[in-house]
This record gives sequence, C-alpha cells and structure tokens, in this order.
Amino acid sequence: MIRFENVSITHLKQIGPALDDISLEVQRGEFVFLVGPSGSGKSTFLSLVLRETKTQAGQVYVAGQNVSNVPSWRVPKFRRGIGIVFQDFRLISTKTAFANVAYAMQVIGKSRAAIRTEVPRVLELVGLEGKGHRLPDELSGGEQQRVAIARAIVNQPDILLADEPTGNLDPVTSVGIMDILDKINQNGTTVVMATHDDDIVNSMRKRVIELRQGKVVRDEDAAQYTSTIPIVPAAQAANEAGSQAPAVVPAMDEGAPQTRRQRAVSAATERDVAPADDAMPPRLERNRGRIYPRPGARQHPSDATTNGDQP
Ligand SMILES: Nc1ncnc2c1ncn2[C@@H]1O[C@H](COP(=O)(O)OP(=O)(O)OP(=O)(O)O)[C@@H](O)[C@H]1O
Repeated sequence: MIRFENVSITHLKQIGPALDDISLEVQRGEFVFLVGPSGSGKSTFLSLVLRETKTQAGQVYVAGQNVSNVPSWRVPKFRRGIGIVFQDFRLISTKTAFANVAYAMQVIGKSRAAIRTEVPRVLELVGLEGKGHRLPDELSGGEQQRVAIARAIVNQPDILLADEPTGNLDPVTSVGIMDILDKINQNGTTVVMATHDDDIVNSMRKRVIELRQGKVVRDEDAAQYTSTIPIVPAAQAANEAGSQAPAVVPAMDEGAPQTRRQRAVSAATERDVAPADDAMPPRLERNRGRIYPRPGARQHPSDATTNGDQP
C-alpha cells in the first residue's frame, strides 16, 4: 500500500538529511507505528506519503502510484485516498462537529443525501452520537479528536495517517482514541501512526518502525517501544519551576528505560509530592496548557487540499 525505495530528503536549510535512504513497505490493512525521538523524521515520512513534500532521491509509491508522478493538479484527488489526523485536531471552530465532518464530503462534491447518511454513521463509529450539534469548544479534547478522526475517514480512505493523534490528550482519553483507530484498521483501512507514546505502542503490539536521525533502526512486528525522552533530575525540575524545594538526588537510574507514566510518577515522587490523580507523563505535562486551549483554533493552511481537512 505504501512503498519507500531508497528515499532520502534534506529540508531546505537543514544540515543532515531528514530521511536517509529509507526502504520499506507497508501492506494493505496493516497498522504501523512510526516511532523515534523528536526530529527523527516521522512527520517527514508522513508528508512524503501525502505528497506535501517530494523526495530528492528514491521513490515513494502509494497504492501502486509513484507519488512523484502525480501532477500538482491531481494532488487533491490523490489525497482523497488518504485521511489524516493531527495532534492539534485542526477543526473549524465555527462549524459544529457534524458540519466539520460534512465539509469533507462537500468539498469533493458528495450529495446532501450521502452527507445525511454518512456523517451520522461516522460520528456514531467514533462514539459521538448525539454530539453532532456541538461546536469544537463545546467538546473535550478527546471528543474533538474523535471529530477529526470522523472527518478523516468519512470519505473512506484506504490509508489513515495519524501524526501524534494522542499527543495533546491524557492517557485515559488516549486509550479511547486508540480503540477507534484500531476499529478503523479492523475495517480494512491501513493505519500509519507517528508517536512518541511508548505506553500506547506497548499496549497495542503492532508493527513498529523506529527512526533515528532519518534512518530506520528497527522494523519489528508485534513490537514494543521505549522512548528516550531524557529524565529531568528533580533538582533541575524544581529550579526550572522556580520552586524553593530542596534539591533531591534522583532515586532511580537516569539511564533506565521507563514508560512515560513511570517517568511522570518518578518525577512526582522525587519532588516529594504524591503523584496527583491526573499526573501526566513529562511530555504531556509540557502540553497540559495546550489540551483545551484552543477554542477557536485557526485552521492550518496546509489543510486545504488534504482529504477530510478544510481550508
Ligand atoms: N520545513 C523544514 N525545514 C527545515 N528542516 C526541517 C523542516 N521540517 C523538518 N525539518 C527537520 O527534519 C528533521 C526531521 O523532522 P521531522 O519533523 O520529520 O521529525 P519528527 O520525528 O516528526 O519530529 P517530532 O516528533 O518532533 O514531530 C528534523 O531535523 C527537523 O529539524
């Protein structure tokens, strides 16, 4: 379904390559996690599949089509076969959940009758029955992401790309989102999901392709993942937070692999504070203020031509 043959690309003003001689194949109906540290090339990989970026060396094939050979005027049609979901949802803030999903059908000329049938069907599929009339800022972050997923799949794409779809969500909400992605995959859609989230990868046991500095360093079925987000020693964390808390020597081996939740709990323990019920892993903590922060979030310009997304 997706084939990379010796693909390399270096972005403008970038020193090393974003992707370096990547060759791999994703079969129809697979569920693949694309993992790796920040800057390892995950988003670049997805942008090549979407033909937002062009290869400089090698070839990318999507559904048997050499992506480089798709002329610009045909790119919107090409992208109809691909749904995409982002970390920050990218919903139209002035449209209801129903209208956000319906819009993806309208832009490709689907009839009102089809919209009336299909939109409620996908809203139900993602667990939002009865909430179609709500505006994005009347929905929780997890619900907004469900709307974004409904929008991405309403035109029944062969491929669903997800770029950190749980990155702004708490762990419990993330599990619900993963259940939906799994269900969509079981219905036959090929899913490629970029993530740093080792808890999710480890709970799903799907194929894992790990990138580092633009190279595939691991490609394993039913695999696990241990991310390498550095653990911030408690003393440093306290200083950064401007806290008067005394410096505490970290109780654990800083090099030990841990899941994000373990790191969150350890960090809280090091600060001599009981982990709060809503303790979140470090990266999510950084995002905490961004979880429900964007009522009225503006659309990203790149959404205009992407299946299921809006201008
Ligand atoms: N538009 C751009 N211009 C210059 N360099 C870029 C651009 N986009 C990405 N890069 C660089 O390419 C490399 C890969 O970036 P990419 O966004 O693909 O990584 P990533 O694994 O998705 O990271 P993250 O997990 O932080 O989203 C990084 O070194 C990044 O700085």
